[in-house]
Order: sequence, then structure tokens, then C-alpha cells
Amino acid sequence: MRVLGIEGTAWAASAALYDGPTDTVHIETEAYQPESGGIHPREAAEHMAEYLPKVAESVLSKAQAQSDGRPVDAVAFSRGPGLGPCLRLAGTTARAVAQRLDVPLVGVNHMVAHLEIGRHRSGLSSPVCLNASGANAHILGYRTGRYRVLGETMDTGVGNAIDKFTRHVGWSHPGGPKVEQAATDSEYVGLPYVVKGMDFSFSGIMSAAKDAVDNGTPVEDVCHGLQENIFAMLTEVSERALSLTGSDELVLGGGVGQNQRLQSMLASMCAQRGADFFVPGNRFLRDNAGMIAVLGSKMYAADDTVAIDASAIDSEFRPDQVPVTWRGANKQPDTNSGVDKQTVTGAEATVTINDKRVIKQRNPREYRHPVLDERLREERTRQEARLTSKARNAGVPTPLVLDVDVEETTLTFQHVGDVDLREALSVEHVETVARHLGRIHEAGFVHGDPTTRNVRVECDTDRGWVFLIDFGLGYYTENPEDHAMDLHVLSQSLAGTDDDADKLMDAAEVAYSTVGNETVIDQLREIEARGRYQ
Ligand SMILES: C[C@@H](O)[C@H](NC(=O)OP(=O)(O)OC[C@H]1O[C@@H](n2cnc3c(N)ncnc32)[C@H](O)[C@@H]1O)C(=O)O
Ligand SMILES: Nc1ncnc2c1ncn2[C@@H]1O[C@H](COP(=O)(O)OP(=O)(O)OP(=O)(O)O)[C@@H](O)[C@H]1O
Ligand SMILES: [Fe+2]
Repeated sequence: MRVLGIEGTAWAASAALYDGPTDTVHIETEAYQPESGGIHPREAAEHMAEYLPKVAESVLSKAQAQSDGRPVDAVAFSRGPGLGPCLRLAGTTARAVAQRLDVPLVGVNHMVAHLEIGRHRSGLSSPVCLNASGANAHILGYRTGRYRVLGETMDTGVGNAIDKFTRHVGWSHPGGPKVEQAATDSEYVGLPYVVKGMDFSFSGIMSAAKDAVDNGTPVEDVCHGLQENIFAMLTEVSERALSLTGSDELVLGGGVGQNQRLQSMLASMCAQRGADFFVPGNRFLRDNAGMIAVLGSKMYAADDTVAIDASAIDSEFRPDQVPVTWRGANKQPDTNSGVDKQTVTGAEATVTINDKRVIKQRNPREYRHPVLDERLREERTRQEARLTSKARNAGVPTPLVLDVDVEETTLTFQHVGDVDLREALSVEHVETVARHLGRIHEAGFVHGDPTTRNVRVECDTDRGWVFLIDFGLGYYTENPEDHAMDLHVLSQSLAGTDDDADKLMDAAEVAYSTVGNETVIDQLREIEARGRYQ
């Protein structure tokens, strides 16, 4: 089977031929390079209008030369997300070719293509994927027929954040490679670090970086700090996703994935926890039609084609909207429940459990800059001790804190509960968690990471208490947006754990409103509706 791929979401006017029998990919790309500033949608569309037909015809003639009959069996195109004017031209080009050759059309989600190319080339069966691209940054995991967004940026894509910074300091687009260059042989400077569960945001760190340069810190040092913090955030949430899903496979996708420092941090994290890590070559990381052709061929083989008159583009197309038709039934990885184990390796700590006591030690993370690593481990140890007790004062069951050793970044807790919530999911338990969150929000702080692993449930007692644990990412805030983020993290974790997540979350929201502030639910709706492709 041979498939023509067409990519035109933003800067890459690209066409590719995927040849199934030999598993080879031929890619031709014309890159749009803005003369000044960032990507201008109109200019980018003019670039697409000029070059898409050219690259498509060039690849097709190559295909024709290799074949006696039809040059390709199907035409796949990136349907979204991306810039509307560009996507429309990619759609028009693909439809015209498909009609002319009388072959089916396949509409591909660009972000799922960034993931699938890694899966395809690595042969890993069910990896978690970190997509680090210009307009996006998210972690995807597969569960029952969909890719779930386990965590994502709450503001801009990672590449766009970096590119805005480089525009501020007067460097030309794209900024990512220039930051990478400047970061070698310079000093680390501390900058904000913002992770909420498996979500994260860049706005605080970017404005601090701009201020630092404006106030005279050498730009190279700021670039160094930016890379260290931003990529450590992405690595940390990737590790949390591996831990939450129980997977031991990670693939990287997206243009920012070309960054060597990001690759080395992810490689180090995976090595430290014994996970497989795969990075496709640069030609498959940055936007390219090869990944569109490869996923297109899988979709075509699964009969997942689209009629011309139903093939409208979708500039906000999210990866979790795509029914995954091309993957057979996959066994879910075994999850590390920790119930019967003496030692549990969580996402950031080693937890040793005996009868009555739990010792939690935050071990150094080799991928993180040592200064940042020490700062985070100490801050989180202190904060976890403080907020675990505060929550209990607010009427929420939590383990007693028996000992705190900040220097050793070690905490000793009372052992609580019989199982993690994910092994005892029920409407009732989730409602209780929601009320607990309402109570701590009313007390002026957030949990920061209320996933189904950070809740312990009593099964063997009549009282059946539900405990919140792991407050290391919590902080004081009265802002409804921060409170809503707790609910958003809970919702994402339910979606990653249970097939009936919507029902559980509906009940949670009702329960939350009985204790917490109702504007938080409105804010949650806003977070969910936010278009994040900026
Ligand atoms: C929707 C689609 O149009 C969009 N495409 C996109 O963002 O292009 P992509 O090729 O995946 O990524 C481009 C970004 O990748 C960054 N980049 C390229 N090389 C880099 C490097 N060595 N280090 C850091 N960033 C790098 C650039 O600065 C730019 O922001 C996307 O995938 O989000
Ligand atoms: N006080 C406790 N009582 C009983 N079990 C506990 C307690 N603290 C931790 N555990 C068990 O250890 C696991 C990991 O603990 P914890 O979440 O604090 O570590 P972590 O490294 O921060 O993990 P993650 O970041 O993946 O949530 C929990 O999911 C739970 O099963
Ligand atoms: Fe992309």
C-alpha cells in the first residue's frame, strides 16, 4: 500500500510518500520563514498556496515513476489543529489529488500523527507520548479506543513560548534552536517552575525570563535557565504520566523534541526508572508530511476514510476527539498499586511502607539541574508536611505527619487507607474527594495533584474514610482558577483511570458545590473550553 501525505498546518508545506511494503518514507518540504516577527497566518497561507501543489506534484510524480498503475492508494492530509487559512489550503490540495486519482481521502489529526510516528518507528506497543511542538505541549496515553490528554499546557505551546521570548530579545524566528545554542556554555539562572498535577504553564516563567534580560542578566544565562526549567517541567509530567498509567514506554514528538537537552533529560528520567524511550529522527519530529502519510496508511487499512463533502478542516481538532480505529485491542499495562508492596516508586519519591508507617523520600532527579532539583525537593517536602496538617485542620482526613527531615527530603507519615482510590473507584468516593477539595479550597489552599493515586480509601472499616495524601504540589491561593485546576486534574486523572469518568466527574461537581464556591465550577468550564492552540 502507498499513501500520499499532505501537511500544511502552519509553516511546513510538505508532501510525502509512504511505501508500506518497504516501510520507507520520502518527504519533500518547503519551509515558510517569516521575514520578521513570528508566523503571520496570511503570509503562511500564501506560502501554502504557492508550495503545497508543487511538493504534492513532485512527490506524486516520484510515486508514478515507481508504479505501473495508480501512483497511490489513498491521500491523507492534516485536518487540524493548526492555522485555519493554511489548513484549508492543505484540504483543498488533498481533495483535488484524491478526486483526480479517484482514491479515498483520509483526514489525519496532526497531533496524533506526531505521536503515531514515534510508535510506528519504535515498534513500542503502547507508549505514553510527550508532544512538544510549537503550538502545543501535551502528554497522551491510550485507553479504550482514544488517546487521552493526561496533561497539557494551560497557556501557550512550548515552542511558541520560547519563540515569543526570542522575539522579545530581537532574534529571528524560530527561536528554539537559538535558545539551545545560547544555553551551551552559560550559567544557570533560577526562574519560576509551574507544574499542576500533569498540567503546566509557561506564562510566569516567560515573563520572568523577559524581565531578567531587561534587567541586565546575560541573555545566554536566561536561555540556560529557560531550557533547564521548561524541559524539567515537561520531563517531570512525563514521569508522572508513566507512573500514573503504569506504562514503561515513552515516545517523543513535535518540533521542540529536536532539542538535545530535552532529549537527554527524558532519556535520563527513563533510564532512572527502567522505561524504554524512543525519539524519532529530526525529519519526523518537526512538522512533516511523512507522519501524516504513515498514520494515513494505518487509518486507510482500518477503512477510516472520509468522504470529500465531509472532510472540512478543524483548526481546534484535539487528539482526544479522534476515534482510534487502527489499533487492535491492547492490554492495559499493569499498574503499580503499591498495596502489597513494601516499596512503591512514585513519580517523584520512593515510598517505603510498613505496618503503621510510611517513609517518603524525594530522591534526586539526575535530569534536573542540581540547583533546581534541590530547591524543588526541599520546597515540596516542607509544603507537603505543612499542608497535610492544614488539611486535617480543615476537616479533611490525611495521614499524621510523624517526622520531617528537610535536609534529607524525607517525611514519615502514619499509614492510612487500604487501597488507592483507583482501585476503589465509585461515585460515592469521588464525591467525598470533591468535598474534601472544596474544604481545603475554602481554607485557602489547593492540593495541586489530586489524582486517583493520591487518595487512600478504607475498605476494611465501617467508617470507610477517604484520605488525601501527597500535598507536595499544593500552595496557598484564593484564586478560583487555581481551585478549578484541582478539579481539572482530578477529572483528567479519572479519564485516565476509568471508562465511566464523565459520570464520576458530574457527581464530583455536584458534591463540590455543596461545600466549595460555585464560581469554581464555572471556572472549570472555562479551563475545559479554552482553546490552547495559540
Ligand atoms: C499545529 C502545528 O502547526 C504545530 N506545528 C509546529 O509547532 O511546528 P513543529 O515543527 O512541531 O515545531 C516548531 C517549533 O519547534 C521549535 N524548535 C525547533 N528546533 C528546536 C530546538 N532545537 N529547541 C527547541 N525548540 C525548537 C521552534 O522554535 C518552533 O517553535 C504543532 O504541532 O503544534
Ligand atoms: N500515608 C500513606 N498511607 C498509605 N499509603 C501511602 C501513604 N503515603 C503514600 N502511600 C502509597 O504510596 C504511593 C505513592 O505515594 P505518593 O503519592 O506520596 O508518592 P509520589 O512519589 O508523590 O507519587 P505520585 O507523584 O505518583 O503521586 C501512594 O499512591 C500510596 O499507595
Ligand atoms: Fe506539529
